[in-house]
Order: sequence, then structure tokens, then C-alpha cells
Amino acid sequence: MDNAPLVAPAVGLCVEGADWALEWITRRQTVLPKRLVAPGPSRAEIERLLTAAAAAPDHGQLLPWRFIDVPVAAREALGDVFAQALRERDPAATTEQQAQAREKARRAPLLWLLVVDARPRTEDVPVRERLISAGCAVQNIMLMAMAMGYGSALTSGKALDSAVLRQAFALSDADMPVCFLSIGTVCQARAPRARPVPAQLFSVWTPSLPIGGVS
Ligand SMILES: Cc1cc2nc3c(=O)[nH]c(=O)nc-3n(C[C@H](O)[C@H](O)[C@H](O)COP(=O)(O)O)c2cc1C
Repeated sequence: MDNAPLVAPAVGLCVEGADWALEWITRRQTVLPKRLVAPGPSRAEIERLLTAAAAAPDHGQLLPWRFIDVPVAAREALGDVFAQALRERDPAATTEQQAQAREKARRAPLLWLLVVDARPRTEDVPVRERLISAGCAVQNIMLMAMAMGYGSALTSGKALDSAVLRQAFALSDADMPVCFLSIGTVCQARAPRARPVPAQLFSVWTPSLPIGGVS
């Protein structure tokens, strides 16, 4: 697959549109945050990224997820959170290990924390549906970012489970910090990885038991 730009298709359902969509979707790949540099998306582009996110399926329109921006000016503070989270789980962490943890907060011009409302049940919409809604939103954003010429990545890490991060982001007991989303200009492209083939993703259900028990 080369890196030639794709021409936007005409709106509407047509073979060319489907081909274009598949080509576009299959071109997305993670670009490590350390390879995402300035410039990042502009304010107007961020509006469009969020508009793409809002197109995610959302049972009951609960809006069960949100993004929290970590602006560049707040990255040192996030680095402190990462270092403290490391010390919480490993009091013997060396200065060098803490510096490595801090460094992760400095990567990529756009860094958002994705948070999902993980209350056990909200208006009969279980957590699994809310997590999938969040996943669809973040995928919409990454595909849109690619259309704008940016690369993106999702990262999580053990700091997401830390008390210090929950406190720093003022998360409630209901909030589940799911991952960070990084977006920026790709400074070093990567070769595409092999993807699963359709047969690996699909099977046909064959009922094997009588429905309703043995008669
Ligand atoms: C929610 C989520 C969190 C992730 N966190 C990490 C992470 O912390 N570190 C990492 O190396 N990869 C992480 N990954 C995997 C990468 O984001 C990426 O999906 C994977 O390397 C496959 O690359 P691809 O997107 O090009 O297929 C995460 C993926 C997801 C979906």
C-alpha cells in the first residue's frame, strides 16, 4: 500500500464510495506518540474531530463518554502524575524510571484522556455498550484525523489505575479512565502491519441444542 493521498468520493452509496471507505479505513494504523510532533489539529479541526466522535452509536443518547484535553502547558503536571503513579505501585522506582514516566506526558501535540461513565447500569444501558460507544467515537476521531493528514495512537498504561490520576483529573467513582488519545503530525512513518483476513473474524452459528430444554 503506498501513501498516495486518496481523492474524496462523491457522497452517496456507490461502489466507488465503498471502495474508498475500505481503502481509507484499512490505511489507518497506529503511529507511536513519540513519532507525533507539532503541528497538531487546529481549533477548527478539533471541532470536526469531535463532530466525527458524536456520530458514534449511543444507546439512549446517554453520551456515556467524554474527552479531557491535556494542553501542552499541562504536560509537566501530567508528567508529575505519571511519576507519582509509578512511585505508588513501585516505591523503589529509580529517578531514571520516573523520568521515563514523565517523558510520556510530553509526547504528541494533542493528548486527550477518554473517560467512560462506568456506573453498573444507566437507564438499562450496560457498561459494555457504553465502552463500545466510546470505542466507535475514538475510531471515528482517528479516521477523521487521518483524513486531515495526522497520525494517531491509543495508549493506556498502569497510571490509569492509580489514585493519583483519578484525583488529578477529578474523576468520580463512576468514571472509568479508558485510554489516552494522541494526535499529531507523523515525523516517521511505519510499514503497515499484516491484518487478520475476513475468515478469522467470522463464523456462522449452528444451533446444537433444543431451544427451551428437552421435551
Ligand atoms: C484502548 C487501547 C489502549 C491501548 N494502549 C496501549 C498502550 O498503552 N501501549 C501500547 O503499546 N499499545 C496500546 N494499545 C495498542 C495500540 O494502540 C495499537 O492499537 C496496536 O499497537 C495495534 O496497532 P494498529 O492500531 O496499527 O493496528 C492500545 C489499544 C487500545 C485499543
